[in-house]
Amino acid sequence: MVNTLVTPVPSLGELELGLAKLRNTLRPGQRELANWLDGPLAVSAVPGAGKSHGMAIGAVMTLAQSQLHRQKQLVIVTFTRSATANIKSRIRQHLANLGLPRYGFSVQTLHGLALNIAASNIRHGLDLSQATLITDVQKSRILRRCAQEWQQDHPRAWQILLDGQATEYEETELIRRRTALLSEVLPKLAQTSIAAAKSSNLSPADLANLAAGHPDAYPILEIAADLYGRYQTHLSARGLIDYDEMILAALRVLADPESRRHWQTQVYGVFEDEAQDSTPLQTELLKILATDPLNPHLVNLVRVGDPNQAINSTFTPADPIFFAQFCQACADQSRFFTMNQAGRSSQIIIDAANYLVAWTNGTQVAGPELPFQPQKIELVSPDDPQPDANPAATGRGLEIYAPRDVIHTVALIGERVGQLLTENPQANAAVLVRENKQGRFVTDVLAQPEKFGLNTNLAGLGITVYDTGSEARRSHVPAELLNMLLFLHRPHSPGYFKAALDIFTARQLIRRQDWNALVSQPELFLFPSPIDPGPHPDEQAAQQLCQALLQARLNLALYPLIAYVANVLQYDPTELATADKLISQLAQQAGGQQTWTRISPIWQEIVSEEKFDAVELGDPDSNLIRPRQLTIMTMHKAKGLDWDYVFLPFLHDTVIPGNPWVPGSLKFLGHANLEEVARAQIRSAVHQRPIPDINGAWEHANHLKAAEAYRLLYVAMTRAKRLLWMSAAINGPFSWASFNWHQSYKFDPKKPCPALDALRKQFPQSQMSITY
Ligand SMILES: Nc1ncnc2c1ncn2[C@@H]1O[C@H](COP(=O)(O)OP(=O)(O)OP(=O)(O)O)[C@@H](O)[C@H]1O
Repeated sequence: MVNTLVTPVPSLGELELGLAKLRNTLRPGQRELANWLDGPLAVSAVPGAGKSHGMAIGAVMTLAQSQLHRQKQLVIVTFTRSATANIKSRIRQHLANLGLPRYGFSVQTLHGLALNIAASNIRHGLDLSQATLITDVQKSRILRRCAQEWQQDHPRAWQILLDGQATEYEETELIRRRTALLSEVLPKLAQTSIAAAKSSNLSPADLANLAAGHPDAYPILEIAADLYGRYQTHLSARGLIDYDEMILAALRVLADPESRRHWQTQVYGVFEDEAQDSTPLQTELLKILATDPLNPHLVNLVRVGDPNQAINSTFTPADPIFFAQFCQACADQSRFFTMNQAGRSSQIIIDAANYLVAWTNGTQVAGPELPFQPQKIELVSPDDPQPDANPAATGRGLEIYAPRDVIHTVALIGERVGQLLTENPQANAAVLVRENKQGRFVTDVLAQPEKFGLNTNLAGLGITVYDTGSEARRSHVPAELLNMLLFLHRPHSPGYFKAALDIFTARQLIRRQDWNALVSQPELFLFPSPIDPGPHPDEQAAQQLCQALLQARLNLALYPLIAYVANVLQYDPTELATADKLISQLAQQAGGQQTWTRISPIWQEIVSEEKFDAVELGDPDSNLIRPRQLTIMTMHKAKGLDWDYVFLPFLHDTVIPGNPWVPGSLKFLGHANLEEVARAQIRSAVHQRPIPDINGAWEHANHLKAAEAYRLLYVAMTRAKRLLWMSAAINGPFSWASFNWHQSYKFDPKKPCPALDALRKQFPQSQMSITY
């Protein structure tokens, strides 16, 4: 075999010394990772215990000892792109310090890995020259189509759904109900059940069999199976694939003996971080990949995770019980380790996190199943290798506020951040929110201190406010503009019309409302005759926007029209720059032909294959934690990261645990949300439990959501090193979805998340008084 290690390596003695030094910096559970040679290994540890740190060093030890190279690699799998960047840079740094070559390993997200495997074998996997990844726009169009087809083929079941619990309704209500079912309820039912079924390796026929074995008052699972079958037919007819398909395709490739041998020979072993969030199918993929081709009983798989940080189980069939099963199997071979000590946070933050676990488990706020494993985070011992472990608290360490309203909340955050980051310019801070819209609100209010009556101007103090949601918004520019142009070219299509209205709503140009009745007859709204009744005042803004754009379409050539739409959508400067970049790319690829027929397929391809990079202000993943910066991001994305000061605003009971409310306009069979019912039923089947009926499934779904919301709060709280700032304003918007702070708004009294009340009682010294 050719030795590809061409970089000069340090002498054996130097290397041994370097490795020994590194090993000495490790805690007990981390040492097990560093000592790993082969076989399965599981480490379950509390937040901040040093899982990722230990895994990175474990990888370095393996690389140093096993002399891996490009044809024999250690594969490290993480959940998010930011975690990938983080671990990669840690490993590279250690390798550089040891004078070792920086190859022999790869760090990938699970999806990235699956795509590589799937694309490596055209016969069994994916031919990426033939198949393209489906976009959100294409997906929603296909799902709506499936819903229509189902409606035509199942008139009786359709009628029951259409009538719901209503006894009588008028023509306009009939139209509204029809549109709501065909454009929202059924497509969502399809989308959720397909994802749940596919990622558990259930085919449409499997789902149909499940449904047949479980006759219900209304055949939700049967409908889901039918929609799933139709969706698959449309996908293959169009040469499209979706994410779950990619994992299945990768598994198909690995089922082929030759391909499996090829991959297994290239892979020395697999390390997986955040293992509590993997689905059974993903785990299966990693197990096959980690198997020694010469000894099929040897699975070189190292998995680290924390069941209490499982925050993906209501989106996917991921469930911490699968990681728990792996841990048990490892424990039977004495290959399971736990780490309870963590050095990240000050004592009071750890106490608060531990209290949240005990309180949530003790109160049954999330149903009879315990949301958390009853584990406690402990402080590290005095001889711990981590410098400044369990640092001294800033301020009270845990501070809980009840601001007047949500704007006052941002004002308080601005003041505190201004003061802290001015006093400690090397420190960093984050505001973690439940949904992107809240992050955008915080960013907007902080950016316009005068308009919103704030005393602090962070930009004036030289403090950067970095909203990660703005990166996501920029990357949506091509798809968003494409949707608008599709509408302008086919305004009579209810689907395109609805998509355009949704974009206006998301960009806060119009108020959120139920558009279903309106989109079923676009011509009446867009091109009314003088005798038609005028639009409802709430609809006027939407009508004016649409008419202005349609007029522009008549007057402008394609590229100026795109620029005009970008202006109407009130893009910020980087979004506008992104739109300009898109126009240049379209112009280049279309070779001077500025017609819609020429441009539209090129544009669709750019969007579907993500062949376009938004204008970035640097590498988004390395921008998350910086001195003198306030990062604004969702709690979900913050997993695995930490900051000196963490702000958790808007902790209302409607946010955590959230309420299982279904808007009246989307209620068809009782109070339940059909997609949630289907998801809970599929989940029970996958976990080999009896499938609950509609009411039971709805109740179960709500318990699962509540449990996950509390785990999300736990993840968010444990990101803080020195100060954890929490608040629930006394007044806030009725719903964040309909809140538009650019127009007139009013606030309603809000109830805090029950856990926040409990923390206030438990830590009275952390209850902060505010002078209004
Ligand atoms: N042995 C160690 N020596 C020095 N620093 C350490 C050590 N172990 C962990 N740390 C530091 O402690 C912090 C938390 O570690 P890490 O992010 O690896 O924890 P984690 O268990 O992966 O956390 P989470 O579960 O919250 O993602 C990091 O800043 C890390 O650099």
